[in-house]
Amino acid sequence: MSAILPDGVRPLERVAVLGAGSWGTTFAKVLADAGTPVTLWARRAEVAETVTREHRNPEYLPDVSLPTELVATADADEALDGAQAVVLALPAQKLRENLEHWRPHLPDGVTLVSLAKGVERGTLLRMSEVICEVTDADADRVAVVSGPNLAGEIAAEQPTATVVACRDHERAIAVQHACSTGYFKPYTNTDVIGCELGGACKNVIALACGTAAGLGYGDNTMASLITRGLAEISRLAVALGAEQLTLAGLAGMGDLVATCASPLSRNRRFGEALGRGLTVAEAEEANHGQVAEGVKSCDAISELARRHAVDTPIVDAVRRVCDGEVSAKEVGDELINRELKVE
Ligand SMILES: NC(=O)C1=CN([C@@H]2O[C@H](COP(=O)(O)OP(=O)(O)OC[C@H]3O[C@@H](n4cnc5c(N)ncnc54)[C@H](O)[C@@H]3O)[C@@H](O)[C@H]2O)C=CC1
Ligand SMILES: O=C(CO)COP(=O)(O)O
Repeated sequence: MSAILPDGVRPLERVAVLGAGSWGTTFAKVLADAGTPVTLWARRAEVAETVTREHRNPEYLPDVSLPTELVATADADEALDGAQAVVLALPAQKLRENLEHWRPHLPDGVTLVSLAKGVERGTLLRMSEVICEVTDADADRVAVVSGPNLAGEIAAEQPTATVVACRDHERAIAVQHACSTGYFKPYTNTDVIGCELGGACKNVIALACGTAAGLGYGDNTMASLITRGLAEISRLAVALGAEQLTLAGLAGMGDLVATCASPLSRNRRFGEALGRGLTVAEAEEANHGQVAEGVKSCDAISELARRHAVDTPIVDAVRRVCDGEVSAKEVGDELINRELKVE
């Protein structure tokens, strides 16, 4: 752990990371590299075994050597034992069912940290809200980590920054210190709503950017989608109680740019496949079973915007493509030909 903690903030002596996909494994590596004792829970015993014994997770991070101190288990109770923070690193739509199962084993007063970037289908809840609903935890106990954090680059120790957001700033600082390394620089914020919506919505805009690329469009189109995408993310987030400034920061603009531009982004790649004419099912197969959260969350985000009377034309267009209502080409033309609006 890096710098001295401010008065009154206690270091996290043990952290459990539940979910050993790309981001869960990478975040566990970051914690271990920061000197924080960490246990990673993997759904499959063979993945846990390979992480602990061979220090690798070949399915998700094929070229990465994991720290030797990082231990993994397929037994969630074992991972949770003595944890002062529990990091939830599952796809957004799978969080509730798993958390219901883990709830009786969560240590009292533990800080619950969400890494997922999505909005729950049906309930339209953000991940921190799902966590509070399932565990009965006060919102002050729930933190989120969100920023321009493509797992593959971080696992390769390329420098980046992120945001740890929690209504209880001291908890945010404790998590910040637990995951500060030479290559991973967390800032803190108390705007959980802005950070979560920035992370969830940028996936949908990355799908739009990928689709445009798949259709053969260039950088002007990308820049237009990113800029207009940020405008609609900000409108929605502010309508739901976020601070505008959060959306101009790492968890808003920063993550949006990284995800929309990167060939590593699963959402952007998924969009490219749609733009090339693949169906949603074919694009899913091409993504090798890895999650493209924007596909799963776009209907919930679009509905959230409708309920709050917020105009989100790009999100709505992506939703219609993902639901198979229109082709990517048709919706692209529609967006460009939309009546010009005076702002
Ligand atoms: N990969 C990345 O670069 C980043 C991902 N995130 C977010 O983190 C969350 C997790 O993403 P990744 O780790 O990348 O996903 P992933 O697709 O790489 O891995 C998902 C993990 O969840 C497990 N899983 C899948 N279905 C499950 C179920 N029904 N029950 C229990 N476990 C299940 C899988 O076995 C796997 O370990 C997503 O919301 C994503 O948007 C956030 C920042 C960066
Ligand atoms: O959230 C991410 C980067 O910050 C990861 O994006 P993808 O899920 O599109 O790969």
